[in-house]
Amino acid sequence: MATWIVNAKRLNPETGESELAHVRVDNGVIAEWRQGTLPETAGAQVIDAKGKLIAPGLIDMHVHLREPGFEYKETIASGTESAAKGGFTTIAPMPNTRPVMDTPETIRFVLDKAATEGVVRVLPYAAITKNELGRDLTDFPALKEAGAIGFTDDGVGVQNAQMMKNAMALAKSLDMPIIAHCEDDSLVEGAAVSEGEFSRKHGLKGIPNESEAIHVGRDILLSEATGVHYHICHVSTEQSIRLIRLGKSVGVRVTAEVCPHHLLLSDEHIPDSMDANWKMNPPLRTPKDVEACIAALEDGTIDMIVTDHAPHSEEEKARGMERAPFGIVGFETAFPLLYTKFVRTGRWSLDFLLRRMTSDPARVFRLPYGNIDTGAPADLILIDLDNEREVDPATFLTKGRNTPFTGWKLHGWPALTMVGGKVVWTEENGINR
Ligand SMILES: NC(=O)N[C@@H](CC(=O)O)C(=O)O
Ligand SMILES: [Zn+2]
Ligand SMILES: [Zn+2]
Repeated sequence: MATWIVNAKRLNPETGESELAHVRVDNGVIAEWRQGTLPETAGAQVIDAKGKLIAPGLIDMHVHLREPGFEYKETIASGTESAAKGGFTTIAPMPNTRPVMDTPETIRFVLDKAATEGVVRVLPYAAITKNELGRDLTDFPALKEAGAIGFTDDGVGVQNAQMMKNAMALAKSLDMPIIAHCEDDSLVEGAAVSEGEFSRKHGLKGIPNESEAIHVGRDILLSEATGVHYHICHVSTEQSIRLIRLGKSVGVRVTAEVCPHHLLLSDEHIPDSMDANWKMNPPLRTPKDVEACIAALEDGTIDMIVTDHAPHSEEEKARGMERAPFGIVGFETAFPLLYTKFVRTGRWSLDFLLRRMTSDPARVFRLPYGNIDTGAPADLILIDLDNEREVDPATFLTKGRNTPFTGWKLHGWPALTMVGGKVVWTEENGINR
């Protein structure tokens, strides 16, 4: 059966204004757009989108679904439900599961689970090295064949430059990207927060900015040498950005992502209680780094926004700043946070924010999603731009409650999520399998 979504507000990127529009979805694709008077809808399912913005489903190229192995933190079912509620229709999970997604069997396991229990599209990455230990490369051709979309050891950096160079050369020969968590272990030594005023005040060891930027610089050179598409995870420092800008300016195939928390929070925001919901990797840096990240996203040095959704249990996060694991959840707050803090304040256009969460990741990773033009897969969302609501972790669909944004009053909450023509979540009725 076809579906008509009527009376939606569709953004005209040229004028920045939204126009009343109706769209017919048929066979999982966008079949037709209409403006003006209501179309004939007999025989179709009708969704009245009155007052809501219609936009492409959001794409998140960096997430943690925790399955297999850490089902107490998240499952493919709970993680994709959380994604749907946040307006994400395509997500790319990282391989730091247990076992690590380093064999074709684990990639197939994730894809099968996602097909049977997931509610959004799941495009898994495979590990660069076996068990993410940095010692032996995984079987890249077999992992590609099984359905992996790229290679990464996210959670840790690849410490050995020759290992990374070999991985890049192999990935290049398969036309696959390398996605890198940039962190030099020799400069970090078990620290939990960024090196700076906050770490000194609390007598904590600090993570210096160079620990990230050294890998960024090294890998840009290795990408230049091998020709591989090299994508940098969760950029957080001014120094990294300087190097990415330089790499792009000389034609290296380097792309990058940034998380909402690195655009909104610095170490100055961390409460003195040292609540571990403020602990993530990379850590919150200085206000100067935050401003550099924003400017880099604006000028295209950073290509896209990702959440790095990283759920952990309440028990784990209660261990305190030094002992708790790194990571915060992201799906259900990302869009409202950025819409409220950057679009409603007038710094960004709505079109710009949407592009960095839809068509830009689609372009960089060559995905057929991220737009709602006629003929495109019907991955779309309706967003309520007008009603303010408070962030309340008790309402999350993720198993994680680990967010520093509790109590923030935000606008821009998703109201409906459709994947491939199927409504998978609505504000009113929740998840629809
Ligand atoms: N970002 C985090 O703080 N944590 C991630 C790992 C990672 O993304 O490096 C996790 O797996 O929990
Ligand atoms: Zn990482
Ligand atoms: Zn991550």
